[in-house]
Amino acid sequence: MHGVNSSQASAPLLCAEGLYKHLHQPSLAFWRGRQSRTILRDINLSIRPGERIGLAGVSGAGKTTLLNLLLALKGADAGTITCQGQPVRPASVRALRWYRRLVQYIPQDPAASLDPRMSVRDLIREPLVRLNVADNHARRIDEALDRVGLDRKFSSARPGALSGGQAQRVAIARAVALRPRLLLADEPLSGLDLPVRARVMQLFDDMSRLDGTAFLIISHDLSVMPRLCERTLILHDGAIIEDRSTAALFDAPAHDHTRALVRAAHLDHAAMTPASATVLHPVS
Ligand SMILES: Nc1ncnc2c1ncn2[C@@H]1O[C@H](COP(=O)(O)OP(=O)(O)OP(=O)(O)O)[C@@H](O)[C@H]1O
Repeated sequence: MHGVNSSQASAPLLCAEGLYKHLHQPSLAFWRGRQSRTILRDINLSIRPGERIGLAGVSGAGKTTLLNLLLALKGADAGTITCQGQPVRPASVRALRWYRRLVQYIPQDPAASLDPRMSVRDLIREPLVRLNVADNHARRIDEALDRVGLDRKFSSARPGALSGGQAQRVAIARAVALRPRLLLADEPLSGLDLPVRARVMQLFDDMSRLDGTAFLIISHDLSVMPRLCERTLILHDGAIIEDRSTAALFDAPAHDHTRALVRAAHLDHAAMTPASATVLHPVS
């Protein structure tokens, strides 16, 4: 049985209700003063343990802005975010420790996010120390390396000595070592070659099925969603225009905008796949 089926009855881990974000910019016409533009409107989202949800949208749709709100890096102008029933909003590092232990982020460009002076082992240890995790750090580090399939011989290597795929796995290991309940992953497969992609997908599968870790996977590319996510949200011009099972979304997109994204995903997929296997198979 898939993890999400058993988790559907459980309480949401993260809830966003009625989120709005406005951007205030000086007008080019000085007599008009500052102009306000709404970049997120009425965002409602709930993520349950073990769920893997995709958030797709073209460039400028508002994905990064929403990610920043969910990570409590920025505050919403209206609406609320709660995690396990507790309010989430920007606060001091100390006040947000509980949230950072539960909700972790995998950045889009892992190589750039890793301090080049630190060893792999120290890079994985750093969040455990910063977030005051009271456990055997050496064991957690080894466990995380094993989990992402990175040989322990790499633990003394510096990021400069790693390939892009290995750096991606170190970035994931940093998050995994905290045993988070939710991972927010920004374009987690971009720039990875096919074997490493398969490995990362398998890891996400295992974490959601075996540990009940939830995922919000952000991508401008819809073609990654059928394999990774059972539910997909489409963000368009700051609003969620679809929130459905990925299979239903691919079978019968409700909006013209989604239809165009699905068409593009099929073209991308066909370009990357042998001719005998050009049909996208949404997860059931
Ligand atoms: N600091 C800012 N100054 C000006 N405009 C901004 C700023 N932050 C966001 N925006 C605008 O808000 C909208 C949403 O941007 P956002 O970066 O969230 O989109 P996105 O979906 O993440 O795009 P991408 O995939 O290109 O990163 C865009 O129109 C963007 O130009």
